[in-house]
Amino acid sequence: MSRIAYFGPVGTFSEQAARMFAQGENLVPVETIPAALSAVREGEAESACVPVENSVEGPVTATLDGLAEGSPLVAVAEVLLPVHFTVLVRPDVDTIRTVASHPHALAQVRHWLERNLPDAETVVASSTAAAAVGVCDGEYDAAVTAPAAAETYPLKVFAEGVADVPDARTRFLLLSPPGSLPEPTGADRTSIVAAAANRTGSLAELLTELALRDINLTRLDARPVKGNFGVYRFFLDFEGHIAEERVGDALAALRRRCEVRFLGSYPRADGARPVERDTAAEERFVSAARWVQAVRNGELA
Ligand SMILES: O=C(O)C(=O)C[C@]1(C(=O)O)C=C[C@@H](O)C=C1
Repeated sequence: MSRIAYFGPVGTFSEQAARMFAQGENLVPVETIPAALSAVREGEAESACVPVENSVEGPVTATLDGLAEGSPLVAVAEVLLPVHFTVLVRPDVDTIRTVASHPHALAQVRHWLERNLPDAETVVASSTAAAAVGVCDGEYDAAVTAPAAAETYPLKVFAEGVADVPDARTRFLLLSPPGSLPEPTGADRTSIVAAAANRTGSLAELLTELALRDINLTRLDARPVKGNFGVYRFFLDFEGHIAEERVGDALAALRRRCEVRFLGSYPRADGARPVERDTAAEERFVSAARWVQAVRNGELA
């Protein structure tokens, strides 16, 4: 039976996302995001479910860095999860001295902690559920977790629905080795990483290639190329699917300018369709390409 490796242990938001992706696969928890990606690269799982961005804290850098290097993986699906937290404590605790969680989770409850547990020290754990395991083991007094962790670990709920920013969301990807792409749906997203040259205007040129084709950017993140201070890779998400003429045309233009790694074309979780200007409509790209071909064939002028 095929397997989805997810950023665990049991009780993370990533597990919840993996359940939404699963169609009968076994869900396999692994300790870190790089380990989830390695599980797929080494054939221990067919796909990996990891967080990629959060509406409050931004990119999940371990995922971005893990996708930029190593054998290629592509996103085949995404889900968006609403994120609010449950604070779990050991049943016997009287004073909460330490609160642990994933750095992204701690950042999303900073104000709540200042107001409700001002004297507690915050401690970084590898994930929200790893923090709950640490509370069970007596390492910390409290953990900021996904609501699902309350059903998994023998801990007491100290607070629920904790979130500094209402309506926070995290986007998760299902990643597989390159293979057949998901069919275009009309509401898709394409992800790439581009190594723009370190010279005047090179990023602007890449973005212009998208703008000229009326392709709306949905995310732009820069990550340093390790060991090469001042050199960056740019992670771009934009509307559309590589199967579309205008998106393929834009990707070819980007590829002419710099090294590009394709990270997938997959249906958007929110189902949002791009707003197309008439001159950039898919059908115009297709008919213009046909016209060039006809001119080349000597059939038209
Ligand atoms: O999946 C989990 O529970 C995590 O620990 C990761 C993570 C993240 O990286 O953003 C997932 C969702 C929440 O935004 C907080 C933490």
